[in-house]
Amino acid sequence: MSESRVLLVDDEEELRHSSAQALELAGFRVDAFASAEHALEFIGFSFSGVVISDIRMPGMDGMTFLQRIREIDAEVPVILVTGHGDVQLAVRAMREGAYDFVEKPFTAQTLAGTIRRALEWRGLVLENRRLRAVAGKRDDIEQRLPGRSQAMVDLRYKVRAIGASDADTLIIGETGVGKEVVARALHDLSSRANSPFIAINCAALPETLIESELFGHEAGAFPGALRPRYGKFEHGRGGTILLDEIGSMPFDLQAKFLRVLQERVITRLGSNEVVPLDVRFVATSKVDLEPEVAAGRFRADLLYRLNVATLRVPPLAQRRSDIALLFMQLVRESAARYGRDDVEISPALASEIGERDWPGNVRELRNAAERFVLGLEAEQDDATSERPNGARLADKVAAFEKSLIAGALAAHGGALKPVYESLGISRKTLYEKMQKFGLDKRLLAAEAQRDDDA
Ligand SMILES: Nc1ncnc2c1ncn2[C@@H]1O[C@H](COP(=O)(O)OP(=O)(O)OP(=O)(O)O)[C@@H](O)[C@H]1O
Repeated sequence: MSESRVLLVDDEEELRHSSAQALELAGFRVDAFASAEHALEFIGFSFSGVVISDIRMPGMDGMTFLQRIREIDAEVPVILVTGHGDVQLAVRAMREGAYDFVEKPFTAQTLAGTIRRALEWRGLVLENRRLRAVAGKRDDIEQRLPGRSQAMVDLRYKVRAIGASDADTLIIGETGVGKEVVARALHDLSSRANSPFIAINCAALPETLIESELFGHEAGAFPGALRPRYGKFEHGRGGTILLDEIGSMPFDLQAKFLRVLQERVITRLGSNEVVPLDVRFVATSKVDLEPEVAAGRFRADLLYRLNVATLRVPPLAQRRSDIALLFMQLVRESAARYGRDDVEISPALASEIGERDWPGNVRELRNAAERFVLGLEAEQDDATSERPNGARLADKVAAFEKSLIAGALAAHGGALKPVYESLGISRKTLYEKMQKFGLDKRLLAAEAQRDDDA
């Protein structure tokens, strides 16, 4: 049973048949079981489907079934079917790790939508596990640069192709997208993999020292140069030199660097000797360099020379579909680092993470993953709460939301349907909010009744 299947458990024969039929019509492959015990045999670590089970059943009930499944694999999506208005049980099910619940009577449409989301989530989980399994291979580019978006598929293809060549390469991408990760991958895929990889941050080198840092010097080349010294370029012999933030290289130095690129020789400061240099250069930039050329800050000839092989690393904003997967991977890495094996990511958190903006890209996402593993980031945290003033706004919005929902619940005597319909939210959202705000519909209805009586 490796395909995406719906495993349906219900002791009531008629309901089981009609649900199975409706779901098959909706395009799912359905296996229906009269008992949880029987269904359990089909659930394993690579089960790629979703489980739907009635909560109240003779023999093993839905809650126990849920627990058993979670003992086998805590990331199998389980959708529980609750009786009409059975809020407490539904809330408990969610708390104990159910993926979602549907309330009787439900339409096939509602159920199908929930199933589709659950299947997608399970797909992500299995994909993430598969990626981890391929880790350790030499060509682990999928692990280093994960993502199913077309942009990442293209990038990995180019990294492999350019990596195997010996071409100097320019990598463009916003801050924190993983330009250095790409540069290292290029190095590791090349015939230079066993030689040095030297990273030089052009923006961090003091202008007065930059030449001697890169090219080295002879004794007496300048005051204070007591001994001859190899520069970073020579340290990288046979390997790859990463020039981070090439756009920050002082203009005068750019001409000298162009000569190195073209002629593959260097001259140490204070020397006339020309030394051959066998290295591959990889440069990065956060911004396109054409405008820098137009502004007179970057040499056009250097750009043409560097532009031979260019890789663009897409920002997260252009590959939103990858964010949840990447976050899961980063959480796992971080959990392993901190020796935590109890960290779990809920589907709700994964989708919320995918919707947030990440201007700091993977670096920011990685920090969030660390905070999450260390318990510093609560699941329900509003994205805005990290910004100044945002927290107050979020609090106010939440308080307003709570009062609206409480008011509507009281007004409708505790009936939920008119509440979520009048508020224009889904039933599930209403339950989540009620749980979040600690709202009990019966208490609210009773309170309203008391007010009316008074
Ligand atoms: N695909 C990825 N998988 C895991 N971690 C990643 C990935 N891409 C980047 N990172 C991590 O994100 C952080 C930033 O990556 P990196 O330094 O390569 O970005 P950059 O584009 O060079 O950033 P900057 O322009 O600010 O120097 C690092 O901690 C890196 O390990």
